This record gives sequence, C-alpha cells and structure tokens, in this order.
Amino acid sequence: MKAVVYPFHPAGTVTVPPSKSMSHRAIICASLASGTSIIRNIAWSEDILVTLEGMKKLGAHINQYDDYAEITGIQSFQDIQDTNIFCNESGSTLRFFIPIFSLCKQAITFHGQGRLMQRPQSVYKEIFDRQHLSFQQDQDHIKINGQLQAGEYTVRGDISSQFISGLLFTLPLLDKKSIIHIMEPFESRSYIQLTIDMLKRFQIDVEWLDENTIAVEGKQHYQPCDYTIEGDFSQFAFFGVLAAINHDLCIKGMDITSKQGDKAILSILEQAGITVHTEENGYQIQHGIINPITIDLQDCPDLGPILTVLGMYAKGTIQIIHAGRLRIKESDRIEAMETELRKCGVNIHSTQDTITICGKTQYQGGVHFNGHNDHRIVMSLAIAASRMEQPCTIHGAQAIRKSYPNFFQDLQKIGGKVVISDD
Ligand SMILES: O=C(O)C1=C[C@@H](OP(=O)(O)O)[C@@H](O)[C@H](O)C1
Ligand SMILES: C=C(OP(=O)(O)O)C(=O)O
Repeated sequence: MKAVVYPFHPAGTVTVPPSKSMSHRAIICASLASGTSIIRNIAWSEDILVTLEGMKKLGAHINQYDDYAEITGIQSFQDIQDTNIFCNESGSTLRFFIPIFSLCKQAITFHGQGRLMQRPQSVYKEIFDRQHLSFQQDQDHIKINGQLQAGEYTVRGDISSQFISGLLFTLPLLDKKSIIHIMEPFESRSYIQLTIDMLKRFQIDVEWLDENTIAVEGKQHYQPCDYTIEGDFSQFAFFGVLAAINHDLCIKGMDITSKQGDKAILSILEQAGITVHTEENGYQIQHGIINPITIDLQDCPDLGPILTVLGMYAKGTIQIIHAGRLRIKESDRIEAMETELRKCGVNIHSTQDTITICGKTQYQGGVHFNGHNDHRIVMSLAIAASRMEQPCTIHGAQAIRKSYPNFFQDLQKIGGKVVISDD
C-alpha cells in the first residue's frame, strides 16, 4: 500500500483508538479467568487479533463483536490441540504468551514474522535453561517444552519489560510464591505497572517489595470482569505532534487519569512550549513554536519516532536520550527515522542511545519515504509530510495495520489530504 500525503492544515476533533497495550492485557487476563468477562472498546488491529487467536487456542471461548469481546476463560491448562501459535510481528503477544503457554506442559511452537524473532528473547532463554526446560529458536520460530516453576527470578530490566509482564501473568497460577528481581537499569517501568493494574482488576494481587522487586503469591485465581479499554496515548502522540507543528486540534477518547507511560507526551509538549488544555475526555493542543528541550525515552520508548518529527520543526535542537531500545522494535527506529528524514534535508544524528535533531520551520518535501515495515515509522512520516511544501509518498504504508488500521481515515476526517493506492 502506498500513501501520498499532501500538505494540509488539520482541524476539528479526532477520537483516538483504544490502547493496544491494555487490550492485550485485558484479553489475556479474561482468557485466564474462571467465568465470562466483557472487554469493551477494542479495536481489531493485527496485533490484537493475534493475541485473541492465541487465547482461543489456549482454550478460551471468545465471541468477537464490532468493538467488544465476550470472553469465557479456560477451565485448566489441558493439552491443547493446535500447538502452533502465530504471533505475526507482535512482541507483546510473543513475550506475554511464552510463560503462559509453558503451563500446558507440552511442546509449543510460536511463529513470528518480519523482525519479530530477531528481537531479543534472551531473558526467557536464560530462564528456561536455568530451569532445565527446552527453549529452541530459529529464524522464524521459538519452540518451548516444559512448565515454568515458582521461585526466584532475576531478570535484566533494560531489554524489554514485556518479559516481566509475561512472568507476572503466569506466576500467580503456580503452586508457590515467586519473587521477581529486576536489574538496573530498569526501563519501561510504566508498562509493568499497567500489567499489575490490569491483574488487580481480575483479582490477582502482586506486591512491590521495593523499587526493583515484586512478590507474587502462587495459587491465585483470575476472576472475570467487565472492563472498558481507554484511549491509547502512544497513538494520541501522533495527533498531539500534528497539532503542535501544524494546527490546533481537539483529541478525544482519552482517560485523563490514565497511568500509561506514553501520557508523557503531554508534559513533553508543554515543556517544549506548546499549550495543552485538558477537557472532559481529552485535550486541546495548540499549534505553537517548539522550543529546544531534552527528552528522556526511558519510560516511553514508543514516542521515539514521532518525537523526531517534533524535533525537525523545533526552533533549535531537540536531544532525545535513553533511546537505545528503539533499535530493537519492528525496525531499528532510530536508523529508520534518520534515513527517511534526511531525504528531505532534516539535520538528524544519532549515537547508539541518543538522537539529536536541529529543527527548522520549512521543508520542501516531495520525496519518497520507505515505511521500514513499521507502523510507528509510517505514521510519523505522514505527520511530518503534513507540513511540507510538496506531497510525499510513503511506500509500505500497510504497516499501520499492526496497531492502527484506520489511521489514514482518521487523518482524512480532520482534513488530511491522503491518497491511498495498492502498489
Ligand atoms: O508492555 C507493553 O505493552 C509494551 C512495552 C514496551 O516495550 P519494551 O518494554 O520492550 O520497551 C513498548 O515499546 C511496547 O510497544 C508495548
Ligand atoms: C513495539 C511495539 O509493539 P510490540 O513490542 O508489541 O511488537 C509497538 O507497538 O510499537
């Protein structure tokens, strides 16, 4: 799919889709609960669909409706019929599933696409090796066999928080207490708290013993719940930056009390001098001059690509630090943004862990971008293109389906001039 984005001034109100991170978590918790849960306000992106299909294979009964799901959880971890679990390109799905499916005590094969199996899995490999369980990986698959045991887990905190979330879903179901020690540097901490908050809604309790240690009692039982997914602050950020660099926008569908780490976009915009008005279920963001700031991505990695777009229109230099994990997402997101933005003359440089962008107010545009098979790169480039003088073409724009299939339609609703075609 190719998207040609013409220069435009957005206006009006956009409603952001429900949080992908919270949807994965709610579907998984409901699938592990004894009884029927209703999970409302779900958007069926590719990542959410693979989590849903995986939970069906585990034995959950799921009725899928337009924007909600009725989920009756599994009775027990019996032998499953189909042991091939497809995760496509979803890191969350794969890393949340591996410990959960270990409870089936049978050989399970996880299939990945794109870059998924090249993204690091070493934390689980080490745990499985230590517990003398089988964990084999090749270019497109991971095969496990054997059940994780309760006990002490010491895990690195700087590769992906998704390993820790995966353990948190699973350890409460074991017969004894477990302790998770998270090594410093501990990044994406907010995502661990999202997992813990979701577990609590399903009556699973875990306890922080200190800033890096979590105690998980065994023999717990997930209870069903009726839960509505709140708006996604990672997706909000694309519209927040669009408003800041281009024209005022009202952005709705948000829980203003949200604990999502990517809610940091609001304070980042404010720090850069942008005016943010809080409204009942969203925000009004005003277009303005973007002042030079330093942005720390330690707790909000998914904001990285769109913040490079904020930087390219800044009045001065924007420095992004603790960005190293962007290199192990669906693409090397630092390299991808550097390559693409340089095509239109952006002054952008990186080290392994930092990005520096010297902004200016105008770019000629008229270039052909590559989407790097990464939804957040495609969406960021579309926002960057909105303010250029000539239309830009984004190749591989279908990558948006991973998290936000209606992104271009939503952009069109607020005045976006985008022409989509199949090649
Ligand atoms: O737990 C989650 O829902 C996520 C955690 C983050 O990953 P890392 O912890 O690997 O940084 C984030 O980048 C990803 O998009 C979603
Ligand atoms: C990195 C992302 O997701 P995941 O890790 O689940 O593939 C993302 O949505 O930006």
